[in-house]
Amino acid sequence: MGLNVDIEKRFPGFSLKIKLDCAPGVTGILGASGSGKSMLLNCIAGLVKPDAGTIVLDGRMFFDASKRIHITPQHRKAGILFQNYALFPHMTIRDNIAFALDGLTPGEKDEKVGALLKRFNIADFAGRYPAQISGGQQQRVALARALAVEPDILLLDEPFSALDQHLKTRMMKDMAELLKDFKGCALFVTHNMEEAYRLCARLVIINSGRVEASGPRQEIFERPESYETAVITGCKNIRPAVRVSDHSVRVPDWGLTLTSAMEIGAEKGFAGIRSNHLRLAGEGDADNCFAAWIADVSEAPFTTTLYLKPGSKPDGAEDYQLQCELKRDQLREIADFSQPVTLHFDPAHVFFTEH
Ligand SMILES: Nc1ncnc2c1ncn2[C@@H]1O[C@H](COP(=O)(O)OP(=O)(O)OP(=O)(O)O)[C@@H](O)[C@H]1O
Repeated sequence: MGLNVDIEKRFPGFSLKIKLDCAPGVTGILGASGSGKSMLLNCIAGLVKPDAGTIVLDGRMFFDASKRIHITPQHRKAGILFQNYALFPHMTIRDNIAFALDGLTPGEKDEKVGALLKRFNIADFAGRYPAQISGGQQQRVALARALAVEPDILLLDEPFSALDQHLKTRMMKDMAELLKDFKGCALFVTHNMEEAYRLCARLVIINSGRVEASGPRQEIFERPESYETAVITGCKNIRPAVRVSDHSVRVPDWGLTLTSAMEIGAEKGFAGIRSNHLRLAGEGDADNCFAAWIADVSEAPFTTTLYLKPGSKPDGAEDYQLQCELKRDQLREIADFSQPVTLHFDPAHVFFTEH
C-alpha cells in the first residue's frame, strides 16, 4: 500500500528524476523554489506526463511509460489543492464543488454537495461566484472540492501561502484534523518549516529535481545528512568543518572546535547547529562555550534573533557568522547583558554532514 513513484521528466534547462516511496499518512515535500515540487505533484495528479518510469498508488498503475499507460486525472481520484485554489470563476461555489462528481444521480449529487458545504461552513455562499468570497472562504471551497471525489490521494501544493496569519493558523488546525481522518497518502508541499513539522510525519527533500533526503521529520531536522538538507530545512548556522576526533570538529570560519554527541565519520564536511538550539550559556554549561559579539538584533513578535560574530568585535551589522534565536522571555533575562556574550553549542544539537 502507498505511493511508488519512479519517473523522469525532461525540459530544456531542467530535469526531474524522482524515486519515491510513500506510506499512507502525510509526507511533506520541501525544496528550494524551482526544485521541482509542483512538477512532481502535477505528474502524480496526471496533469503532466513524465517521459519515463512508473507511478503506482496502492497497487493501481497510474502511469507506466513502457506500457503506454497514462490514466487521466479524473480517473486517478486525486484530491488536488493548489496555492491559487484554481476555482472556476464562471461557476458558483455549489457548481465548483459538484463539478468533479461523476456517476451520481442529481439527488445524490445535491446531498453530497450539501454535506460538504455544511462541513466546511460555506453553505451561506453556495450561490455566489469565487470572486464574491474571501481568500479564506475560497480555500475552504477548494478543499471541499478536493474531498468531493473521496480521493485516494491528497496533493496539497502550498495551500496556505496566500492566507493571512490568522486564517493560516485556523486552516492549519482544520487541515490537521482532516488529515488525521484521511487514510490514504497525502503529499504536502510547503516552504514553511512550522507547517511541515506540525502536519507531516515524514519529509522528502527535493533538490534540483532529485530526492536529496527522505525520512521521519525528526530525523531530517535533527540529523540532516547533507548540507542541502540542512539549509532547505531552515538551518542558518552551517559551515565547512574538519574532523578532529570521533566527537569533535574544527570549524575554521567560526574559529571554533565543537564537541558533538553524534559520531563524526568523515574527514571533511559541514558542521551545523540550528539557530533555536544555539543558546546563551547558563550556569552548568561547561563544554562548547565561546565568546561572541552581537552585530545586530532582529525582533519578531515572540522571538528575537541575535546576529553574532564569534571571537572578535564585528565591523558592522552585516559582519556576523551565527544566528541565535531566543524566545522573548529569554531575552528579558539578558536585557542587561554585557558583551561579549557567551554562546553554548549544546553537543546534543551540533550535527555534522558529509560532503
Ligand atoms: N512547462 C515547462 N517548461 C519548461 N520548464 C518548466 C515548465 N514547467 C516548469 N518548468 C521548470 O521546472 C522547474 C521546477 O518547477 P516547479 O514549479 O516544479 O518548482 P517548485 O519546486 O514547485 O517551485 P516553487 O517552490 O517556486 O513553487 C523550474 O525550474 C521551472 O522553471
